[in-house]
Parts: sequence; C-alpha cells; structure tokens
Amino acid sequence: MKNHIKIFDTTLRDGEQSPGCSMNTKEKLELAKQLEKLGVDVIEAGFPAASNGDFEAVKLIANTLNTSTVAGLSRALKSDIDRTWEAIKDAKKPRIHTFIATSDLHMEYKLKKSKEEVLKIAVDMVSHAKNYCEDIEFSAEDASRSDWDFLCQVFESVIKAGATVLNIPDTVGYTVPSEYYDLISYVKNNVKGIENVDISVHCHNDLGMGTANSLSAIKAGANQIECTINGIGERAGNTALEEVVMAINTRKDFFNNYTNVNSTYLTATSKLLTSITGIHVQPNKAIVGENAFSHEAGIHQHGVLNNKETYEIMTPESVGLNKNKMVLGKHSGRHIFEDYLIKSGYSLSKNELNAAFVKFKDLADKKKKVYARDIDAIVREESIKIIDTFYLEDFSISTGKTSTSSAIITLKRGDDVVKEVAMGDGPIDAAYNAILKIVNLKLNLEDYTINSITEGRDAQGEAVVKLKHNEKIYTGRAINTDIIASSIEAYLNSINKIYNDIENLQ
Ligand SMILES: CC(=O)SCCNC(=O)CCNC(=O)[C@H](O)C(C)(C)COP(=O)(O)OP(=O)(O)OC[C@H]1O[C@@H](n2cnc3c(N)ncnc32)[C@H](O)[C@@H]1OP(=O)(O)O
Ligand SMILES: CC(C)C(=O)C(=O)O
Ligand SMILES: [Mg+2]
Repeated sequence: MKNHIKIFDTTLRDGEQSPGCSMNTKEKLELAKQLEKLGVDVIEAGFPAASNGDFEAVKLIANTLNTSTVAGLSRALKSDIDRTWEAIKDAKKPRIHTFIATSDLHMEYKLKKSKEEVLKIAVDMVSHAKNYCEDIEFSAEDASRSDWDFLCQVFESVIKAGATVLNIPDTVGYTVPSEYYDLISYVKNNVKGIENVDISVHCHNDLGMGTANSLSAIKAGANQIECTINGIGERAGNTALEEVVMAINTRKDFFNNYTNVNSTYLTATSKLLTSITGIHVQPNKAIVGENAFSHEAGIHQHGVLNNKETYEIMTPESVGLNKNKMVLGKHSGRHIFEDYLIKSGYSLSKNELNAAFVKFKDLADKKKKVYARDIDAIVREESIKIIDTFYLEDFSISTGKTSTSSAIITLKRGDDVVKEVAMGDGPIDAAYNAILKIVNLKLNLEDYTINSITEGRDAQGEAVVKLKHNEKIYTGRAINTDIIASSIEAYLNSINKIYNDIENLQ
C-alpha cells in the first residue's frame, strides 16, 4: 500500500517572507489558483494579522479556492487567531495554523517565557482556535533545537486540546537527515494520540538540506511536507516543492509514497512565481533550473542520443518541459556535433565533418558560448556545398491592432528580382506567405522560435525556423536586431538549404 504524502505549500506565507518576494493581492490570488491546479493539498495563503493587505489577500483566496485547504498562520495569540479565522472562515476547507517556539533559546530570549508558560499558551490557543475550526495545525517553532521530551509534552497536550496536525519545524535549517529521522521517530513513539493526527515537517535550507531532511522525515513516518515553489522562503529558503514531489515520484521504489501534485505543471508554476517576484531561479536548480535537462558533455550527449535514461532520471515532459537541451560547447563530442548538423539540414562528407569538428572544438576553447551561427559559419567554410539561391533584397510590412497584416517581399535569385505581396495572421505569417509565392515549394512550418541572445533595447533576436520538405526537416537561423528581419532571413536560410539539397540531387 502506498502512502499519501500531503503537500502543504507555503510559498504565499514563508515564501513571501524572502526579501524581495512580497506579492500584492492580485498576484497572490493568481499564484494560489495555479497552486490549486498543481494539486497541492494545503495552501498557506498568508499571515492575516501581519497587515490589512495580507488579511484581504488571504480572505480573497479563501473565498475563491475550491479543492485545496486554505490555511492562515497566527501567533499563539487570541487576536492573531481571531483575525485569521475572520479571513478564512468562508473557505471550503479552512485551517487555522498557530505556532509558538519550544526551544530554550527562543523561549528565554525571544518570548521571555518559561516552559510551563509556553505549554499553557500552546494548549489555550489551540483550544481557542478549535472553537472556530475543526482543522487546527500546531507548530513548535525551532522544534529541531528543542528539548525532545518537552516537545513531546507540548505535542501530547495540544492533541488533547484539538490539534489535528502537528508540525515539527527545522526553523533555522540546523538539523541533518539522520538526526531529523530520529527526532520524527522519537515524537511518533512518545506522543500519545499521535496516530490520530497528521505529522508535518517544515524545513529550511540554511545548510542546503531542506529537501534531504524532509525526505528523511517521511521515511520516519511524517505524512505532510511543508514547502515552497522554487524553494523561496526565509534566509536560504524552504524545502523546494518541486524537489520533494519529483523525488517521491522518481524514487517510488524507495519511498513507496505518492502526492496529489500533477508534476506536469511544475515548470509553469515555477515560471509564474519568477514572473511575479522577478527573482530568477539559479540555472543549476534541481527540476526547474534552466540546466536541469541540458547536456553539454560529449560522453553524456552520446549516451542520451542512444538512450535518454543513461543521464536523465526523469523525463523533461514529466515536469512540463517540451524536451531536453543539447548544448554544443567545448565538452561536446563528434556524435552530438554530427547529430546537430543532420538536424540542421547539412549533409557533409566524413572529411568535411572531421575538419568542421576540429574547428568547432578550437572555437569552443576560445568562446564561452558557441552559437548556432558560429557552427553555421564553420560548416559553410568547410562545405562550399551550401550556396544561397535566394537573397533578401527588401521587405516592407504593414500591421496594426485592427488591420490585417500584409507584407511585400523582394527576393533576388541570380540576376532576377522577384516581388510578391501577401496577407497573413500577423507580420511574420504575411512575410512567409509572400516568400512561399516566390519559392514555389510545398513546405510545412514545423517550428518557429525567436529568442533574444543579447540584452537591452537593442538586443539581437535569433530566429530559428524548422521547415519540413519531403519528410526532411531543414533548420534555418538568422540574427538581427530587427526581429521581423531575423524571422524572414531564418525562413530563407531554411529554404536555401532545401534548394541546396534539390540541386545536389540533380
Ligand atoms: C518562523 C516563522 O516564520 S514565524 C512567522 C514569521 N513571520 C512574520 O513575522 C511575518 C508577519 N509578522 C508581522 O507582521 C509582525 O511581526 C506582527 C504583526 C506579527 C507582530 O508585530 P509587532 O507586534 O510589531 O511585534 P514584533 O514583530 O516586533 O515582535 C514580535 C512579538 O510577538 C511575540 N511572539 C513571537 N512569536 C510568537 C508566538 N508564536 N506566539 C505569541 N507571541 C509571539 C514576540 O515575543 C514579540 O512580542 P512583544 O511585542 O510582546 O515583545
Ligand atoms: C511558522 C513556522 C512553521 C515556520 O515557518 C518555521 O518554523 O520555520
Ligand atoms: Mg519557516
């Protein structure tokens, strides 16, 4: 029997506590809806007593969501709990989450209270919250640095007072996996009534062990993980949701657990958070980093070309990405280089390929990034076979919000100059339709992308166009600060490769 691990997302509360991650009501609601779509069990929407703005955001989220439980955080203080209930009372599934610190350090210096006082406050406030709501989570802040027996005493008492979820936070990211495993096991074995409540863990990343500690805790019997998208949160952040979900999915053999999260929405959710906060994910971040499914090393690329499982433990599709990325660089080998050239529509002899590969390696030694245009230049040098049939002489585009786009394209073929006009769904489509009238080919546009490869208002846009002709894919590329020009040139580049093949066959 597999066990359900509940995912408690606190991006909107602990995540929002990261410097620079404050969100307004509209942004919080948008993210909350995405988290519900992602399938998280509990969304901690905020700390209603923190500000009127947070109160309104939590209330709006509570009134909008349908399937996820909506939790609001409160100190162990009547006024905080009252304010939280006011915000979440209309939720389909409301939860009051209240907390108080149990470590000697926090009790002495922060709360200035004795153990007995803290125990009483915890019980009284859980009882107070229970008057409002059935679902009550109690967190013992700084649990991992607390006296274990005192912690058990507090937990046993709050269960009697009505707590339905016990959270054992590693508030300052201090613990390590085996110690945390022992702590969860100790609590499980020494708290009466614990079998009737959920055991939750909430880890921070100060030593980079948030995910490892959370996973170790579920091995010890925890059944709720508190986490955030992209791992944002206080200081070095919280356990990253995408990491625990994919670890549980990927290592079913080890954990024998499942979550309700639809992992194919992970990338979209991560990107939504980045677009709201403006805080980018590091490229080597597990699951959602730009390099998480990229390969640059030749030995790896060769393995992946033969069987992706050689170097990919999960598929890019399973996290909502289209495909992996093969980066051509100084560590790449002949197999991937040849594969790239074939997919780009080049047909080189063995000797040409070898010579181009040597030049590519020399260039990669000098440049940090080798772009497609660099490889095009190398290949063109090596293979005089690719001769442009068509040159772009001129273009003129007319487009607007309410008018249909039209394009006039002038191409040169040898000494002939041909001009055509066409309409289209947008300027690029109009331009491509005009070119098609001139080149007289039956083509299928398989893919079109435009990316900026430099920064600023004068950024260079690289257009990549994949055309299918007679079952073969031809990739055209072009770079220009004018993205319409680069789009037209990339299309022509692809067409010239097709013509090149046609002429070679004759
Ligand atoms: C580990 C965590 O992430 S805990 C959550 C942390 N999140 C936040 O703090 C964000 C929201 N916080 C806030 O907006 C503000 O801190 C507020 C509104 C909650 C309180 O603001 P203020 O009243 O100005 O107090 P301030 O933040 O300076 O100090 C905290 C007070 O709460 C007390 N306190 C701290 N934790 C708790 C608790 N769990 N239960 C009861 N009281 C607590 C402190 O002892 C201190 O009390 P004092 O004012 O009597 O000395
Ligand atoms: C409020 C609690 C759960 C918390 O964020 C922590 O202890 O880190
Ligand atoms: Mg926290």
